[in-house]
Amino acid sequence: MIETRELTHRYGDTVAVDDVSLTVPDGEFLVLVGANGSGKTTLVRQFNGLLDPDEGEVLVNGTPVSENLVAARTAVGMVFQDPRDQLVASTIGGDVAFGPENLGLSREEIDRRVSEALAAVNLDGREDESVHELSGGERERVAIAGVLAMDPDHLVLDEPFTGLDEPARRSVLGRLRALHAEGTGIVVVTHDLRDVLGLADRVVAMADGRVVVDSDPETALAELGGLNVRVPDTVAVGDDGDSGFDSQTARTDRY
Ligand SMILES: Nc1ncnc2c1ncn2[C@@H]1O[C@H](COP(=O)(O)OP(=O)(O)OP(=O)(O)O)[C@@H](O)[C@H]1O
Repeated sequence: MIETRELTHRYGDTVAVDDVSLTVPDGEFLVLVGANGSGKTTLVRQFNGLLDPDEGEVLVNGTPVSENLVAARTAVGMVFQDPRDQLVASTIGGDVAFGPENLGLSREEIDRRVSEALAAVNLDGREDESVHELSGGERERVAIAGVLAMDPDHLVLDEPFTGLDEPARRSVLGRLRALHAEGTGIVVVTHDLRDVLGLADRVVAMADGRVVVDSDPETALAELGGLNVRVPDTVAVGDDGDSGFDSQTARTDRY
């Protein structure tokens, strides 16, 4: 479980996250949306201590992140917007092994975790391939595998679909669906609800550093429509494809 308590983070005079208290239970698929600059990335980076709060605190599984950074980083795995920034070794297997190696696990345990993580993203048997020759979607999946090899309780992905073509997007979505079904908590930061709405247990929207919507996907859609945030032109909700939005008031497909 991730808990933020009255969390505030500033960059100089800019209050990027403003008094946010949020609880993310184990196993939940949470989608975090909001306008550009609303504070989404700043919020999730504090989930595992990549950024420190100016006020308030974050607890992971009941322990303050400030007291046990390793536990927080192990429990909350983060995949960034451009996974190229995240690949650290030259081969797929080496890259996925990097995290477990830093945990000081046995070679046997590391190899087991690497195999399982690569199987989870459909890259099994490709350990020896160079990461430099991979497509964007494959790199994304290697980055996800690298985080999965840490056996996290929560997988946090910041704009995971940016730059992916349709097959790669489908592939990553399929992996997220399977991981969620197996019990991994998923947090997706995205500007495009169409990608993930059908998978979400909960939608949280931010504006000006604050949480302004926090509800189930269907209710959230109605509430988002009343806010001055940009919404998708078309949003598939459930099976009937009815978003409840008037596409004339839904101005662009970017939040
Ligand atoms: N490193 C930084 N230095 C100064 N200001 C920053 C920095 N990072 C973010 N900000 C500012 O903090 C606010 C929140 O930014 P943040 O990136 O968290 O929002 P976001 O919702 O993730 O935006 P986007 O959808 O554009 O990625 C914005 O006003 C942004 O300009």
